[in-house]
Amino acid sequence: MISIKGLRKVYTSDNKKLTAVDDLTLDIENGEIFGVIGYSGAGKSTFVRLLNRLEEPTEGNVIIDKQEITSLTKNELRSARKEIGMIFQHFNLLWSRTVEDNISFPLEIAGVSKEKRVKIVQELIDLVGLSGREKAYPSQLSGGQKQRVGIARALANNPKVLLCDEATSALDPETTNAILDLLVDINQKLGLTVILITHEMNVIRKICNRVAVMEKGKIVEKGDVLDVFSHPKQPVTKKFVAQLMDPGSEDETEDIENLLHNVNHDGVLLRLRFIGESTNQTLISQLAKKFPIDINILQGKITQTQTGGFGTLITQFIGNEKDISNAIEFIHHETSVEVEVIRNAD
Ligand SMILES: Nc1ncnc2c1ncn2[C@@H]1O[C@H](COP(=O)(O)OP(=O)(O)OP(=O)(O)O)[C@@H](O)[C@H]1O
Repeated sequence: MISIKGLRKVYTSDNKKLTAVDDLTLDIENGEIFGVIGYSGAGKSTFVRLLNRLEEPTEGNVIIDKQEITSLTKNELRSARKEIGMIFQHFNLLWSRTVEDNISFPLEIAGVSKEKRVKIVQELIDLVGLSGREKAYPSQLSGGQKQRVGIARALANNPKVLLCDEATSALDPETTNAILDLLVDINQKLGLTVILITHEMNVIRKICNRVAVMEKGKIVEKGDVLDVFSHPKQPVTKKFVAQLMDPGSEDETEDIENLLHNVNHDGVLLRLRFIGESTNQTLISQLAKKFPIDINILQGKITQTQTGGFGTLITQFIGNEKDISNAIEFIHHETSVEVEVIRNAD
């Protein structure tokens, strides 16, 4: 387990103090894919760099598998870092070395014999899907291939933890998906703990088990991805969810105002909130069969996470008052869908 307690980083520049990470406390389980999401300046990069002491903390402790990273001497830290691989947004490859020599580099530093290095490098090249590109230089590779080299290099010393600092932010959506699939594959095959920081909701949604939302150096919300994003509490979390549900708009209130303005005043406007298993229910067709009402779907999106789907539909139920009220009662009592009346019939 990774245990982070009271972690703080204060930068001083031009005689001004800036607290980039502020009293951060967090436990991360072995083998999980843990995401940290936040907007630019939230302190994510600083946080992840404190874990392997690429940045020295001002205060607090980081304990990885019972070893207190924050109290190690420089020599001890060098050896402990073998257990903590890291990948970066801009890959940080050595441009004058080939793919295989980049991957071999940390093994050379660790004093691994040539024979062993060749074997490990070939295994890693196969694992990350770069067979045939062993002799290529980074400049001859696509962004996705460069990140594959970065991942193989980070895995060379057989770490227990992989830190990912905006690892897909420089990649297009398709390549991002391929790299995320690779991270899941590695997490499962090697039982590696993955900690990734990102500003992209899609990254969290696709591969993370748990998430922490960061703002102004603090974790403002954390938990299972589905729980956190199906019931966001903090404004920043709500903004991220809105981004995922409707990438064109981050302001649901404004959307609903527009809907209320534009939709005719027949019937009742309802927000149906689907979470987890409820996303599999055939709710709309059941309602249409059971009650003599018309259902108009005005807006909506359901999205999937590692532990289930969530989303909302804004609907208009048209019919007589009693039938609509019975349909709402049915949703309340017979299903796990949450229902909220946005506007009653005039
Ligand atoms: N070496 C440094 N010296 C002074 N201030 C710094 C340093 N590194 C980061 N900061 C400041 O700390 C705050 C957090 O930065 P950090 O890079 O950790 O945020 P972030 O969430 O990763 O954002 P981004 O994705 O834009 O990098 C910012 O206000 C930044 O200007």
